[in-house]
Amino acid sequence: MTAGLPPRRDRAATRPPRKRLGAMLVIGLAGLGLLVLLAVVAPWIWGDDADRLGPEVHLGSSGEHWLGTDALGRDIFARTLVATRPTLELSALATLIASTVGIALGGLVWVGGPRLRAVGLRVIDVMIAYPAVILALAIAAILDPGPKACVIAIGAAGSPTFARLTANLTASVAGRDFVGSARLLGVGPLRLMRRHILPNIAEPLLVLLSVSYAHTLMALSALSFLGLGVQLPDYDWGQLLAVGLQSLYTNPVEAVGPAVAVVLAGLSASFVGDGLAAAAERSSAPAMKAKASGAAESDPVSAIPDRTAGVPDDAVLVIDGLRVLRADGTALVDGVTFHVGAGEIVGVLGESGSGKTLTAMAVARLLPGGLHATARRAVLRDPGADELDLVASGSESAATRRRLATEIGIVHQDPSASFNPALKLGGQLTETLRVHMGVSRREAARRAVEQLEFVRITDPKARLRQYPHELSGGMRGRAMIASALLPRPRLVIADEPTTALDVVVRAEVLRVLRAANERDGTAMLFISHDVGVVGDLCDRVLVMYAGRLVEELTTADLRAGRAEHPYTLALLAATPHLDDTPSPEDANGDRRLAAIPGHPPRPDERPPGCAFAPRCPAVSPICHATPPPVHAPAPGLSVVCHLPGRRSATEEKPSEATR
Ligand SMILES: Nc1ncnc2c1ncn2[C@@H]1O[C@H](COP(=O)(O)OP(=O)(O)OP(=O)(O)O)[C@@H](O)[C@H]1O
Repeated sequence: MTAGLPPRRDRAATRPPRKRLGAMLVIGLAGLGLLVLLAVVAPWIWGDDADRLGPEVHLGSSGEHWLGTDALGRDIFARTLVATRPTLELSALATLIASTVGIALGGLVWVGGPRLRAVGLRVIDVMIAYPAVILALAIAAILDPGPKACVIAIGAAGSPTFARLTANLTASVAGRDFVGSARLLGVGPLRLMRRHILPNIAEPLLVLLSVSYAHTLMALSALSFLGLGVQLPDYDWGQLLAVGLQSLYTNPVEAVGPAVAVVLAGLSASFVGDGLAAAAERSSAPAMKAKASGAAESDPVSAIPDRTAGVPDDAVLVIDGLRVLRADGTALVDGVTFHVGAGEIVGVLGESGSGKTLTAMAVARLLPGGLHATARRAVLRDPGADELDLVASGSESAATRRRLATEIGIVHQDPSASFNPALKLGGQLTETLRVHMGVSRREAARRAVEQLEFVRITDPKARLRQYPHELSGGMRGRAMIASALLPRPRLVIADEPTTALDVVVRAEVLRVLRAANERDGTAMLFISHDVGVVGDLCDRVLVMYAGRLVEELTTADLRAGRAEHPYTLALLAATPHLDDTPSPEDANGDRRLAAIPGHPPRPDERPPGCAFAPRCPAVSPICHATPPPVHAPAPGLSVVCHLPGRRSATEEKPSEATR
């Protein structure tokens, strides 16, 4: 049994070069193939020789008996060959038990929710820490000696290794965009595991399977050797070895056959494992390229002023006092209030780490584990149905999952990570329609083709039969938008969908989003750190800093530089424009962009006053001492600042807001 694969870096340091690994894989496969062939044919060819008693007992090696005879004059070479079948069969069975139990356990820990995860991972850790052979010995000793007990014992003792690896691998896949999308689509935990996670973690599990087979074979032979496994008159290699070792000093050749067989079979399986690991590592490089609790603190939402009065009746999304909290109570998003009207595109701007993504993920109920959201009010409105509560505690009902899946569409930053690489595009695009809207497979495919045409993907019928990696980057981006739009959602959340794209593809993605907004009147929340893109696409802009909303303004005001918060002004000053005239004092003839000095504070180190104060060019003493007030002349327009509109510390504070 194995204590698991060593960490990747250590393996790389100790592993032979690639060419040798390729040769090892071939040798290992050839060895295992030969053993399987032997297991099939040996009982027919050598079965009689293996059981035939003879007068010449404990014979040494001879032309007639290559590996001598045992105490009853039976040919040990024939017995070793015949023992191949039970040995391989029992090892396969024990490996099957270990892998099935382990993978199920490791997967359940991840799909079963945070509490089960915390307990499950601890249990797996404890089981791993206990030496597997000792565990197998204990189980085998408790059960009646025999092959059945051995297989169960070794299977059970090997399962924690599979569970740990599955849990670790699932953790790395569970955060990928396509899993988040599947969760939003309401895919249940078991289906999530089977369809979206297991196909993407199969390679390392396969490697572990072959390594584990080698260890299982050794462990089974060891238990038979100790008299706990296969019982006479049946025999496997371990049994033969135990009998052979009794004559070690008088006729040592008796032990050679089974000993060599155990070692050769173990080596072959290990070679296969190492070869597969090397192949997996080689193929994982392009695949990666192609990719994607309760709070300790009391909830101060009630302390945040209510600003939803006057929000238009047709607002699709209404968020009031949204907070996203870590388990230790630190607010990563702190009291964010905004709304998105029907047919409106609202941009969310801010530096990296300002809380844009967490705000969006909280709206979609897709926060990563360990975080949770609270709000005075966070609802998706639908004139024909009840408001959908987006921060309701407790488990989601099937109806809630269906509404989340069909009423919110998500466009992620990385199109490669948004699709499951192991599934064809057609199944992924039509999943929501079929699972949640009861649309037939044929009709769902027709709508998918229509939507792909809408986003200008050529030959849409053929695309449905392709895998995501067969599409170009730009096409994947548009296919992702098509996927988000297919159920005709009321709200689309686009999380930096243009960040990784070149200008041509970016323009195409923006055009498609705008077209969808105009065609369906879909409300959109568009997250970006690019002032230019937000200015081009959006109607209104939310500016976030250090997890808080600092300004809401119209795009027209943003484009005209009529922002009032010094942070928004600083973002504008740091944004290049194509029509900028070079500054005469700049030797290179380039316009100097005003970098914002310093860094945003960490969420757990926000100052008591304004979080932007340490970097603000217009700062005054009150900014450090007192939280800034909200100036909100109308719903959808606000600035959170002591001195709105002031551009530098020496400038006079305007007598009234410019709006
Ligand atoms: N799963 C998490 N657990 C703990 N902290 C997190 C988690 N995800 C994000 N954070 C923290 O929350 C803050 C806001 O992160 P968020 O990803 O929302 O920022 P962002 O504005 O979207 O940044 P970017 O533009 O880089 O994506 C950051 O300080 C970040 O480190």
